[in-house]
Amino acid sequence: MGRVKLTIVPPGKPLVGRAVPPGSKSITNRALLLAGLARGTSRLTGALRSDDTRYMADALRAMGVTIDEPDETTFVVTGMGKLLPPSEPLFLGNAGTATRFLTAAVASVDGTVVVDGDEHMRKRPIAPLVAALKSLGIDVEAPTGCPPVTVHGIGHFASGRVEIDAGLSSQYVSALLMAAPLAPKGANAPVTVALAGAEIGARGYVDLTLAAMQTFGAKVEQIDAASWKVEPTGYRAADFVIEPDASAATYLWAAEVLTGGAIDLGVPNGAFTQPDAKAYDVISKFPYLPAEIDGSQMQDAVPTLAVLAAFNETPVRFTGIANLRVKECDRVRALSLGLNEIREGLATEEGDDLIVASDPSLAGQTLPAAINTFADHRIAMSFALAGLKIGGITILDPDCVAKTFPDYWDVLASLGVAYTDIE
Ligand SMILES: O=C(O)C1=C[C@@H](OP(=O)(O)O)[C@@H](O)[C@H](O)C1
Ligand SMILES: C=C(OP(=O)(O)O)C(=O)O
Repeated sequence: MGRVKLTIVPPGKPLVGRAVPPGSKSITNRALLLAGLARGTSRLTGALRSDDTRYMADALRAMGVTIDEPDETTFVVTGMGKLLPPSEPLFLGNAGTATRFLTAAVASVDGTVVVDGDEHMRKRPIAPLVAALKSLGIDVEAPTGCPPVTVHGIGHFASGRVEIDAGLSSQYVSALLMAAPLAPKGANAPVTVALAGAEIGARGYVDLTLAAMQTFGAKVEQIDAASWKVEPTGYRAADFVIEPDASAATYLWAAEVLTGGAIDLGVPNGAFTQPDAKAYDVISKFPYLPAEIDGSQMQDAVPTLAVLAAFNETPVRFTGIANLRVKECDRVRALSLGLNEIREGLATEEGDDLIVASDPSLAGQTLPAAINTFADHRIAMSFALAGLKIGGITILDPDCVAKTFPDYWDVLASLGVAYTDIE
């Protein structure tokens, strides 16, 4: 069981030191899946070990993949070139990547697979992905439009053209792309994956998917901005070095500018290939963040930017963030509730936009506020930033950070942050 709460003691000085973010969640879960689908042994280094990657690894183990963890950041994955039917439903917690990616991939299992998650995941939509799989002739159902999903696989993925509406989640596109090489070699091959609408969340996640697929031997051709052709090659084992997590890096970048510190992340800002690395340029403008920030291409960085905006010189409107309402929690709501808990009127929701009023005089005040994190790691990690400048900020359910950054509180402590009221 995790702790109930902790209160952050503002350090009252710049945060200075070295703090390397953990491995990328997005890349680790892609690499685990593709290595698990390949025949042979793959070595994944620099990987993230957290709740989300454990759910993915355990699900693959339940389908016959051997995964060793020789040290804190390495997975050694030995696959047989196919997944076997698991004896029980796959339980994937609230890991969106694991849930969406496996829903498509298990269509290649010869047998029935149930993909399920916790009470939060059971509210996160998966109907567009299920509809796309059905359109390929795959026998799949998700009666509530959310997990659990039951997939009756026939031993391989299906060939043909599939359209996907990715307005709610780019993970649906990634899921179809990664399953596509598992189609049978034959008449209808290759698989074409096409976007149904122009709308898609952060495109950069599809680029991460394509890069990982290529590392594991897939052949993908981009036909145009909205469609891809994937050859039925299957996957081959590969060694893969995983870069640090850019979303995790945003908390450290923000902590640096908020406290006027100097934090060495051990990786140059330009070295990230993940979408959230775009947040660096925005964060470095603090306390003169722009009046409008389009969060659509760096969605997981929005909580970080929204809390930072509270200390900005001028108000900030966040646009392009509608799908934050279907993440681990409704993040637009959680951010506005948390900011208003600190100071009434600090945030307003306008449709799906979030407007942060901004009040540089917050810094140095004591404003006791208990932040409901809704079990969402990013709400916990971003509101911790407010606690670097305001006394009395209490984070409820702080150990929900284990989803992607289990050492978060220790990393802040190593930079000089202290906590009280820990229960
Ligand atoms: O593909 C990925 O690795 C991810 C895609 C994004 O989700 P959506 O595609 O659901 O917006 C992001 O929020 C999530 O943390 C990771
Ligand atoms: C949205 C997130 O995760 P996921 O969709 O992978 O559960 C996140 O990590 O912010």
